[in-house]
Amino acid sequence: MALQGYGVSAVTNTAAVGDEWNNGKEKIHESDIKGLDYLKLVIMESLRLHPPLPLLLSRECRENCEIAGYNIPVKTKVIINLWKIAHDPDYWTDPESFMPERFIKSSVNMMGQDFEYFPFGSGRRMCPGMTLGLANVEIALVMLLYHFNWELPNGARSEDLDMKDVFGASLKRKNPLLLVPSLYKPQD
Ligand code: HEM
Repeated sequence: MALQGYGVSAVTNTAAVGDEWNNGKEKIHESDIKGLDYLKLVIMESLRLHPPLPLLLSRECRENCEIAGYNIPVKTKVIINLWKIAHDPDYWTDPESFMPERFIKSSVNMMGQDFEYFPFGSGRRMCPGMTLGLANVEIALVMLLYHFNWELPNGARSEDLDMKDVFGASLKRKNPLLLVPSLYKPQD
């Protein structure tokens, strides 16, 4: 199944890397995680830090309701800031850090039931193209990683990479990503 590994099943029986994401209960090395499982964690973490549709589709309130002490009248347009939720330190340890391992042993997945992480939205208007979208990201990444080695130009380090986003209906990089590929020839 296409969603296997996206916090749904495949990696959930693996022990956690590091302490803080698993309350220090178990500790393993990154090398213990198989390549494609790790790639899925990388995709999950990328969608957390840089959700392509950061404000989802707007909703309209069908009845008066009260949320966290605020009265929300019927017909109110509600915009959900998914980006903000996915960067919220109340829900994420060290939220600005790129840590794919945080999803190991976590019960959080992309199915729209976990309201700290729902890059494809939730409910009736949830993205119908989720599996196709994920498959496309996966296949492109796998091909690029299999056939090329990748380096930053001019000896730059990964810490120097500018990962700032520009907001809009869809999220984009503020500055283009510049990488230098070289052909990788696997031994026969
Ligand atoms: C990684 C890729 C993708 C991401 C992150 C993504 C994300 C989203 C999000 C967040 C929404 C709004 C959901 C909500 O408000 O609850 C949405 C809606 C939608 N997406 Fe995607 N999407 C992706 C790929 C695709 C693909 C490949 C298709 C079609 C082939 C697609 C078709 C749609 C459509 C038609 C809607 C509107 C659904 C509605 O209004 O009921 N998406 N998507």
